Amino acid sequence: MPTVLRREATFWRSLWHASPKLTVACSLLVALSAIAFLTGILSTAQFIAAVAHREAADVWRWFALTIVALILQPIAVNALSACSAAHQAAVTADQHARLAALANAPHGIAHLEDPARSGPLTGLLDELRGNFGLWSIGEAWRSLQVRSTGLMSLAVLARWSVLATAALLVVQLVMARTFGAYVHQVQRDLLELRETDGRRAKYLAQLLTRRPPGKEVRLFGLTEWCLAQYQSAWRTAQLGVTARRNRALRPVLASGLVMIAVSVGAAVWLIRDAWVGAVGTATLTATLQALIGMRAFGPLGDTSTQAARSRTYAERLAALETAAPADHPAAQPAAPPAAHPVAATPVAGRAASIELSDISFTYPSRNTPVFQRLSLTIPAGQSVAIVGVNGVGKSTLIKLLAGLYPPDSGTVRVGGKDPFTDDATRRQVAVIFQDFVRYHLSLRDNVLLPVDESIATDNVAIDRIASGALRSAAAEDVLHRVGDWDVTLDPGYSGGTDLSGGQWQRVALARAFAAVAAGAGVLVLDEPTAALDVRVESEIFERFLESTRGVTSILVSHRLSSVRHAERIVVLGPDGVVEDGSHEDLLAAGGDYAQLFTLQATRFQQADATTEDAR
Ligand SMILES: Nc1ncnc2c1ncn2[C@@H]1O[C@H](COP(=O)(O)OP(=O)(O)OP(=O)(O)O)[C@@H](O)[C@H]1O
Repeated sequence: MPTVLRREATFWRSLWHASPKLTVACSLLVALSAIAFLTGILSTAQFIAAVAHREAADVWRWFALTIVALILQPIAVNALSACSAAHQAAVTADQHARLAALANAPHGIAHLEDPARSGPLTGLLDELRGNFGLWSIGEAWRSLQVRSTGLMSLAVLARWSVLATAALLVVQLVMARTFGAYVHQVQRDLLELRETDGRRAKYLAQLLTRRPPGKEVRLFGLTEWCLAQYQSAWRTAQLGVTARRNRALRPVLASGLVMIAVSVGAAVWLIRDAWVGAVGTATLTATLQALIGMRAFGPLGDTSTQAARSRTYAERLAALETAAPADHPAAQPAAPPAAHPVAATPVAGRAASIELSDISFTYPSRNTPVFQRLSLTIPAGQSVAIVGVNGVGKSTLIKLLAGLYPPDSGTVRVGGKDPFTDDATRRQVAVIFQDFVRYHLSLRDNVLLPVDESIATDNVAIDRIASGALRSAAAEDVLHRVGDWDVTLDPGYSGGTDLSGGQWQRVALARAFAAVAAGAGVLVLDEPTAALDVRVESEIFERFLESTRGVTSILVSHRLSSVRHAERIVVLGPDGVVEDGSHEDLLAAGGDYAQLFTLQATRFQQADATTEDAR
């Protein structure tokens, strides 16, 4: 199938997919507008002819029909604009859902590290969030409506001269084709810009305008640097764009000139026919109107641009879906949206066992494996700490057991099931990573996001979970400081506020504890106390056993004073597990752990002694 037709088919499929009813309704309104337009041309012509020939009965008949057509056409056009606005909303929602399905693969996050996928996804999402998501479908319908009046004009012209009509049709089609190719080129450039160099430029612009990076940019005096980088990225992004556009514009100009010449020729020919009496008044009037109506095939300014844009977008989105792996949700029939992450009924004591057998893993962007044939078994309910030097793979291990990446080989099992392929199993693992998310939502949402809505509607249960979670995270004072559960944790919002680093960390911890209270069977805390002072840290660990009773807990930390609370300590080295046992066992063994622990303890003792001396 030729590319243009394939693009059209994809576009119409996407409209239908969003709302069959609105697609039919808009099509009927386009047809109604076209019929009203045709009726208007023909009845006006007959009306003028009747007036010229003084045929009183016909004058009134054609006059009435002309009035009906004149009223009907704007009604159809306005109804189409209302209907297409509803269709626009449906298509935008549908495209958002399709993009979300592409981005939110249930099977991990590896695809988001694949530039071939993350670039187009970012570009399309940007496009959808811009004016495109507000206007393009409405404009596509508007363009179709205008073109349909062009078709009616063609039909009227054909009654006068098939030859002139064929000539006009050919030049109009050539014009539409060349203009379409030009707009398509512009749109493709725009989309590609959003996906590649333009994306980098946008990031640099955001460094200047967003609050969190804004702090460093100002403190390090990076404004000039960011601007220069932004300009250079933008210039790189624009390379070739102008040349490509100029190339695509030349045929448009040439076909435009030919079209003007053919139209003028047809008009002269028509007048000659009228002069020699070959056509009557009615035909002359109708044909002249039709000749003017042929401009409907020409460029329609922003309407044409948006119409072409909607096709480019639909084509790109469909191509991404086609390229999605077979087990990806975008390649599957749409499933009902998942509810909140954890189970409907809060259940304590769902501890799940963990088994990593012979796993090897390499990040998609790297060649060197992080793990080779690593095995580790954690019985249900055990409390384990994982330690090891920077970059040895502690967080990676957590990502594997949380099902965010599949291992290259070997198996990961949580409660006997694979968290990478089994959604329910993945939701059993409550993880707070070092780079936890600071949701710019209310304190309540920040804590209760992992809790199922069926619990969230029960106020008693929700209060119990929220307060318990804050207590476990030693974060009661955060609520006190913020003043209300519903305050937005972003000072950019009215009544909003910000938290300190340690307060944010405790809110994130409370979120993990809330997930456990709501039924998660595994709790994983990756450097949970890095931002906390010693007093709060010890408070959390005093409550830790109580908070994690009935779940399997994994703690990743460099602070060995925290780690010693765990029943079992696993030391990771470059070749896998190098030590495994209780704090006392490992101290007695005198290996890496014992050395590190002694070093940290000595530092603390020295620091204490210095403080004493200073007093
Ligand atoms: N998304 C990624 N893509 C490529 N490499 C990565 C990615 N994330 C981490 N790495 C690399 O994988 C290795 C293990 O990283 P990981 O974050 O698991 O280490 P870690 O033991 O948790 O370190 P730390 O103690 O510093 O937190 C490191 O060499 C790191 O640079």
